[in-house]
Amino acid sequence: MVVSPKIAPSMLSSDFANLAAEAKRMVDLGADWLHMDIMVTLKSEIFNSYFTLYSRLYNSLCYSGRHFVPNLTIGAPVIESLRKHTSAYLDCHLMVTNPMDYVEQMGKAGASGFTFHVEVAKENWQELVRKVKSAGMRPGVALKPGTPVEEVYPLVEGATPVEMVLVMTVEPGFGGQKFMPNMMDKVRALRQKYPTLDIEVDGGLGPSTIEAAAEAGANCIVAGSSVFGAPEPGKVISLLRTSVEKAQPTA
Ligand SMILES: O=C(CO)[C@H](O)[C@H](O)COP(=O)(O)O
Ligand SMILES: [Fe+2]
Repeated sequence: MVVSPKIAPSMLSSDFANLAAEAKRMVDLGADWLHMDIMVTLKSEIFNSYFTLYSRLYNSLCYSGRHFVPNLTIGAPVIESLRKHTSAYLDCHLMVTNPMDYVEQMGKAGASGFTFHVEVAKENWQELVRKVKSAGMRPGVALKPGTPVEEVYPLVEGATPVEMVLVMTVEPGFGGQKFMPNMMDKVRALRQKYPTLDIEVDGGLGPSTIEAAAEAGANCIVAGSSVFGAPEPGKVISLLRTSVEKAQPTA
C-alpha cells in the first residue's frame, strides 16, 4: 500500500463524561487514531489576546460576531487529561479562528496531530507549520466545503509542508450531518497530485459513504455517529478499514 488506512473515530460522538473509557474502547475495537474536535468561541479567543479592545472591534467589523463554528467542545485541558490514560494518536482538528494561539498548549497537552483550517491561516501558515512541528506535533491543514482545493496546494508543496490534508465533507461544527459526495472531486484531485499524502475525510462517513471516499483516494477516515451509534462499533471500524484497503493502489 502506498498510504495506510487510519480509522479515526470522532470522540465528539462519545460519552464525554467517560472519555478515557470511550477512548480505550475505540482503541480495543481497532481504531488507529482518535479524532478530537477542538471548537472554541471567538469570545474566549478575544480574551487570549493582549489587544482585547482592538480584537473586539476588529472581530465585530470583520466577523460580525460569528465564531469559526457555532459550537463549543473541548480544549487542551481535556487533551492533557486524556493523554494520561492513552498512548493513542490524538488527531486534533482545530476549528478556531486563531490556531497559532493554541499550538503551545496543545503540544504540551500531548496532541499528536494539529490540523488547522486554511481559511484562517492564509497569511501565517508557514510560521504556524514550523511551530506545530517544533511543538512535537504533526501538522495538517483542513478545508471547509466552500473552499477550493487549490488553496491547500502551497501548504503541501512548501519548504516545511503539512503532512495531511483534511477535506471537510460537512460544514464544520457538529457531528451527525449528511456526507457531501461532491467533495470527492477535491479528494480525487489531491490523490492524483500527491500519491503518498495522508488525505483525511471528516463528516458523515460510515458504511454507506465509505466507498465513495475510499475510491476517491482518502485513507484517513473520521467517523463519529456511524461508529458510536452502531450496535457493533468494531464491525464499522473494520468495514471502513477494508474499504480503504481495497481501494488503495499497491506500491
Ligand atoms: O469535525 C467534525 C464536525 O465539525 C466532526 O469530526 C465530524 O462531524 C464527525 O462526526 P460525524 O462522523 O458524526 O459526521
Ligand atoms: Fe473533525
